[in-house]
Amino acid sequence: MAQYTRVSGIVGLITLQNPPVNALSAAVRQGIVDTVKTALSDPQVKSVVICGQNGIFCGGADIKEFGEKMFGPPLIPMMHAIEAADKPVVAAIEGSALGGGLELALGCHYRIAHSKARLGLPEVTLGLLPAAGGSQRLPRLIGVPAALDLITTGRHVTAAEALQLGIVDQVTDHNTVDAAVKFALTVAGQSLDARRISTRPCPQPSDLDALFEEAMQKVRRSARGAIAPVACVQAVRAAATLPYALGLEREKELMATLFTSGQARALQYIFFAQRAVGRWRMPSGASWDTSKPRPINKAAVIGLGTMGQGITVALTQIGLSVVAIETQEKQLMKAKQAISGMLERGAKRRGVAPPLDRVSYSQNIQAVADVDLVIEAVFEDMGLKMEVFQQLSAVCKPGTLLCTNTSALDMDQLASETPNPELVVGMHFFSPAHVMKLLEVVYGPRSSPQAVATAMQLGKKMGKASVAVGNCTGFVGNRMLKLYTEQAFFLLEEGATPELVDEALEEFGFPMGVFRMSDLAGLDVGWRIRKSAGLEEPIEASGQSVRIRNGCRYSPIADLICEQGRFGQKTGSGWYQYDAPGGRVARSDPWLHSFLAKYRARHGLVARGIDHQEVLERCLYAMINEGFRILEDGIAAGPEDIDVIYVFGYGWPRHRGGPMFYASMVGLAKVLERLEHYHHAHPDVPSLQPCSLLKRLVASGSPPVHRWREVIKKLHSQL
Ligand SMILES: CCCCCCCCCCCCC/C=C/C(=O)SCCNC(=O)CCNC(=O)[C@H](O)C(C)(C)COP(=O)(O)OP(=O)(O)OC[C@H]1O[C@@H](n2cnc3c(N)ncnc32)[C@H](O)[C@@H]1OP(=O)(O)O
Repeated sequence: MAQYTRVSGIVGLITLQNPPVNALSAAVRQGIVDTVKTALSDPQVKSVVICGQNGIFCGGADIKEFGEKMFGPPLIPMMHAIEAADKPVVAAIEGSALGGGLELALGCHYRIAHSKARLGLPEVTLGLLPAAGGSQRLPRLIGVPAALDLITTGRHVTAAEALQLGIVDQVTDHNTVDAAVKFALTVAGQSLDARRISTRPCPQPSDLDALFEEAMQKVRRSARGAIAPVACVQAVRAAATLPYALGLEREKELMATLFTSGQARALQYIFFAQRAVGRWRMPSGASWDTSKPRPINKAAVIGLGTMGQGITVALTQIGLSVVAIETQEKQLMKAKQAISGMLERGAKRRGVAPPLDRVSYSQNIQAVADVDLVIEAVFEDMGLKMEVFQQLSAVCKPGTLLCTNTSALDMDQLASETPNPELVVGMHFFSPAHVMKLLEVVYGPRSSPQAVATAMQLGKKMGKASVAVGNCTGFVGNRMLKLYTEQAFFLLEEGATPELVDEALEEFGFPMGVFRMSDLAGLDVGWRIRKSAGLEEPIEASGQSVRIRNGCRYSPIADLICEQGRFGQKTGSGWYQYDAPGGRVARSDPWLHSFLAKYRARHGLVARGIDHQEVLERCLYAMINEGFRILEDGIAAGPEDIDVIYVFGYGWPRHRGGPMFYASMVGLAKVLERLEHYHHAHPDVPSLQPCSLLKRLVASGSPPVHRWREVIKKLHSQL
């Protein structure tokens, strides 16, 4: 709703009231319509100020209403009534003015922002466009290039940038509503002709066609397959080429195609999923709202390889003092240089001084004696990690949280090396750790809720989507990834090429296919893990096929590639060839094709035609099936956890909402049928055998993804 009061005798003050972000729900829209009418019809009132309660102007349209039949006054006539008013209307922007919130402000005649406010049109990130006139007003106000940038990326700008761009008229460090009321008093009675943005002509750039062509190419490159950024470019083009009323019609038409699209549903699902994972719950019942995190002022990072360096930077950037430990002097010096460089570049981007003095370096583990939390990031070797944990237990002050940055090892085994296993959790960062937006917080049966709460809070402070998951091999992300890559290897055996597989996955929306991605990450990493799991032992000599391990189908192709010293980009060849070691441009490799042909001949395999659909079904459904097993095992609490992990850490296309949401969009019955089909064709591949949770969901009528938890709960209560 909206509250109306009169201040300073002649200013009507309208306050939006819809906590927590004053979203434009039906009640708020009705409130605005009513209060604007009251203000305009009050002869005492000479000007009007619109603000939001609790320090936030408005977070935009109410996203929760999008999935339902919409009631209440529509936004566009509401904005027009404000813009057409014969009394000046001033928006007082504190906190955020986003989406419909900024569009409301653009309908006002003046905008005053607090210096800490953020403004933007993030509709594109929800699969939409600014369809309350925003795509038509913003280009008229700030010009086509700047409007294209803001509308197609959805980025938020600071008040200072908004002032520079001409979005706001004034920025204040003081009380924004007071400043807006003062401003409203000064403009009362002045002509508003030049202040109605919709009546202004759109500034015309010199080469309109080239500008829009370039913008279109850019959005198609950066958001492969996403339809909203394309519609945003089209809407801005309408602003630049059509009169306002016709542009508005075009905006409406484009919005109609987006509004009910699967992509909009997926993106809005991810918006809420990202927030839902913060409300974590452990199987013991402990949860985010009952577990208090411990204060962390000083942390340590042990092991300064690439991961340790990134973690040190991420911790330092949130204001912690960090002790960075590396036993090898040469590596310590190298790491110090790299960390300082990253901190300097980060500080330059933010226009602040680099916090170099917050990091201290040491070769001696005793230096961690007074820290509140340690993150171990040594080489992925259980023996070594155990040794480090034993040393930490002896050195650290009582109560220090011990975190391991393992990507797959058993964190509970590590916890058992310490006298206080309740203080141990996994913090699985993704490389580069100061850039990547995902953190898996892994708890074991003995991890305390407080340790989990502390790691989750630290992740949030570092700006990461943090997801609490149970302990198992590979946790959630890598456990599912293993089956995705396994299918890709099987497809090579059956006749596919890395190019074909990658093409199918990239067309689906992944930034890189599985083979291109493996070349980038380094093939030796997985090889080492497979060797330590004993899966790479050549047992052909004993008469058993190298293509069988533990009674199941196994593809040794990746191991054979590694035996050739082909570790990907770093060695100049892997699944593709590169110009030189460290090269980035993947080229098709005749050696690899001939290797595949010889491999198939040696094992009596006949190459068959494989199409993109089979690649997608085999790779994605195998991974999704494992996702259901993870839910069944209680490793992830709900489908949102898995989806957030995949969107934020594994390049799953955001507009497809994550693997579990995707399965619900495809239809669970179809996923089940295709898995049954492929399992029938490949009975020696257990990962293709549909898991019981999937069957149960289908049997209970394939409920929508937000209702899966009920079925999972029932399943767990029956176990
Ligand atoms: C048949 C076809 C017909 C077609 C015609 C269709 C007609 C429809 C026309 C509609 C025209 C619409 C044009 C406008 C569209 C929009 O405005 S879309 C929304 C754009 N806004 C955003 O994307 C902002 C989203 N919010 C945020 O970025 C942040 O929440 C914040 C505002 C910056 C605050 O951040 P923070 O303080 O960190 O809090 P959070 O934890 O993020 O949020 C707190 C809770 O508030 C919920 N929430 C936030 N924003 C919204 C929102 N806009 N609507 C509903 N709910 C919102 C958020 O989910 C949190 O709640 P919980 O999930 O319960 O934790």
